[in-house]
Amino acid sequence: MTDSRGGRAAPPRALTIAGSDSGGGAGIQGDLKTFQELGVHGMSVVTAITAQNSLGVQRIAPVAPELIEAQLDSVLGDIGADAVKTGMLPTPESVAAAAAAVRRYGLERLVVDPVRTAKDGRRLMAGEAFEALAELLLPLAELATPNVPEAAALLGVPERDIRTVDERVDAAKALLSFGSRHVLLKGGHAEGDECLDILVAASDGGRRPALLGGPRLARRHTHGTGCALSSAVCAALAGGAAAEAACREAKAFVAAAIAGSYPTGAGVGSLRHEAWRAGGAFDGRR
Ligand SMILES: Nc1ncnc2c1ncn2[C@@H]1O[C@H](COP(=O)(O)OP(=O)(O)OP(=O)(O)O)[C@@H](O)[C@H]1O
Ligand SMILES: Cc1ncc(COP(=O)(O)O)c(N)n1
Repeated sequence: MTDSRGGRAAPPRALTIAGSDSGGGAGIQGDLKTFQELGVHGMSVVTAITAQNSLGVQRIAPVAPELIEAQLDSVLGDIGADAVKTGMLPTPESVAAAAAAVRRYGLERLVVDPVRTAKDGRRLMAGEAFEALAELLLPLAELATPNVPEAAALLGVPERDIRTVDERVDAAKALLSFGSRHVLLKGGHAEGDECLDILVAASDGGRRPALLGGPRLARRHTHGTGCALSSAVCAALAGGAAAEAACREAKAFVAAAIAGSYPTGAGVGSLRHEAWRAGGAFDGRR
């Protein structure tokens, strides 16, 4: 297809508002790889610089709120976005800047990944930033993608109370009270042979949950799975998919990337973001 100026028609536009992961597997870097693999034009607003690798997060420097606002205005004032995702928002000010831009530019298709800690347990969002996210950003979201520890923190209950499928369905429903139109409660941190994500919609009060199942893959190198999932949903939403279809496609994308994951450094290695495009044909060995 060509546009009126004779160029190729532009792909859908997807924006990530997140932290930089110097190791390349999660954060901005993982999100842009995912966007590229899923055929959307990927853009980024960097909220923090992290020094991190396969062993963990060594250092974090939040980006100044004015610089976050400037990036948002540069991108959204000119290029625009068909869908947006947020990841690491290190301070309440960065949350407020993201929420203000979502409102100002009328962005409907927003995925909020309430990233709280990295795999090594290092806190990526301060407590006040997490509270600001619940108050300012979740009410604007088409979809929130908490994992079980994040769901427990939001609901103020112990993680052990969100274990069985029934408990997880109830938790997903309860999370709708924060105002997002859908909640996808991820199952990576749950137990069992199945890796079950649970999607509920505010439109029916969460009464008809969609169960997104799949085998739990025995892989060690899973750095960045949460980032890949939320950016894959964002890419599908940018292309016009409905929320459930976007979540199903994203889950398949992440499963292939985990199946093809590979070691980097001495610790937890990386997803293979290109695995889905390549037909999921990797077996996890280099
Ligand atoms: N071992 C696994 N096998 C198959 N799918 C998995 C596995 N681990 C996670 N997933 C899937 O990956 C996606 C991300 O889930 P997860 O719960 O790991 O997110 P997260 O905790 O935010 O990620 P991270 O640990 O990177 O922060 C979900 O769709 C989940 O079902
Ligand atoms: C900048 C940034 N954002 C998000 C994550 C979470 O990813 P994971 O839990 O897989 O380490 C991360 N490690 N770094």
